[in-house]
Amino acid sequence: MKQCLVGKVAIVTGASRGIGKGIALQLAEAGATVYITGRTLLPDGRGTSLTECVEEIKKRGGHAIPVQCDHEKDDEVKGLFDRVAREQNGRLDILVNNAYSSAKACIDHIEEPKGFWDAPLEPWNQTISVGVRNSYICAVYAARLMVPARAGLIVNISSEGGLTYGLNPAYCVCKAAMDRIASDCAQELREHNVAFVSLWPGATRTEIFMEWTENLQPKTPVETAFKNRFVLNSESAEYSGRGVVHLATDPDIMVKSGRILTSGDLADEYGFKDIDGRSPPDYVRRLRDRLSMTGYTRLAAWVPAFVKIPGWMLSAYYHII
Ligand SMILES: NC(=O)c1ccc[n+]([C@@H]2O[C@H](COP(=O)([O-])OP(=O)(O)OC[C@H]3O[C@@H](n4cnc5c(N)ncnc54)[C@H](O)[C@@H]3O)[C@@H](O)[C@H]2O)c1
Repeated sequence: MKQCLVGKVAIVTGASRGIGKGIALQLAEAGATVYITGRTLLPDGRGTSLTECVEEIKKRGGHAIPVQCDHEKDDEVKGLFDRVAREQNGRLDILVNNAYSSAKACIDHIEEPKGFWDAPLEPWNQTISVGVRNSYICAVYAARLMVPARAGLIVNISSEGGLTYGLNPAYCVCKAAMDRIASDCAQELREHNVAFVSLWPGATRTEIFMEWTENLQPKTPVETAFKNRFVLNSESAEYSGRGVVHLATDPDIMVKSGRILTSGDLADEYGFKDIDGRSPPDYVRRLRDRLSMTGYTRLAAWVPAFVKIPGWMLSAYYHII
């Protein structure tokens, strides 16, 4: 996929670390000009740095433009899209809505579970403000550039939390909204040939995730299975990025518009692997991986990797339970 995106313009929100950075690296490596956003340009004590991301992209021969933008501030978000329109003659090919606040609150919730009624309200506010409201606003500004061009791809980064309870209610409400924004906006964008999908990465080795799991010492088989699922079998932060590059070059992308896709779905369909050469499990959609994760390892060994759990079945399963 080298240089398949030369001449294309992309925005990745929240790209100073984690999955956003991984996606930016892959888009830039494929030749796109990538605008990357974050609250600060320089390291800010949260382990994030847009300038480091730019340097890494430069080393790989790519081109990134860092933009300081707090996605809780509407004027800064508008400024971002105005700048891209001005500098790129109105061109925008790809928007990745990745910025997400409150990952730390999710981890705190696992380490010290609390009922939502006892938890502070701030993580809810930030989750909805950055994760949902801002993503919708970015989609509005992106669509204003893409619709006249009759081309473009918007990707919302979401997760299985959109379908079932996990981590905390704010997280799941945010992910359900991200999925629904993609599906509903895709309806209105279809006749304009602009695609909008929701992408569910699997467990991913992001900085904050590794910091948390480093000290996990499993004491029971359940805890060991948890650690295996979430750490040993996790995806690199660039795996989803490979998927986005393939989506952006797919001539039949409109067939997928409005759908939820897992990183594993994309790897299976487009035939790519993670940057370390491995094929991470897809616990959501691959029946074999799901069986093995839930302890049915012998049965799992008999199931071919291509057998997928249909979306309607997953949806019915979670809603019945
Ligand atoms: N890590 C995983 O295992 C995993 C799995 C599935 C889905 N996801 C989803 O992927 C997305 C990214 O996750 P991550 O693990 O990389 O998290 P992260 O916290 O490392 O990254 C979030 C990014 O958003 C930025 N950000 C936060 N608030 C911002 C604001 N107000 N303005 C600008 N930027 C802001 C952060 O600086 C950071 O760069 C999230 O939506 C998450 O739910 C993560």
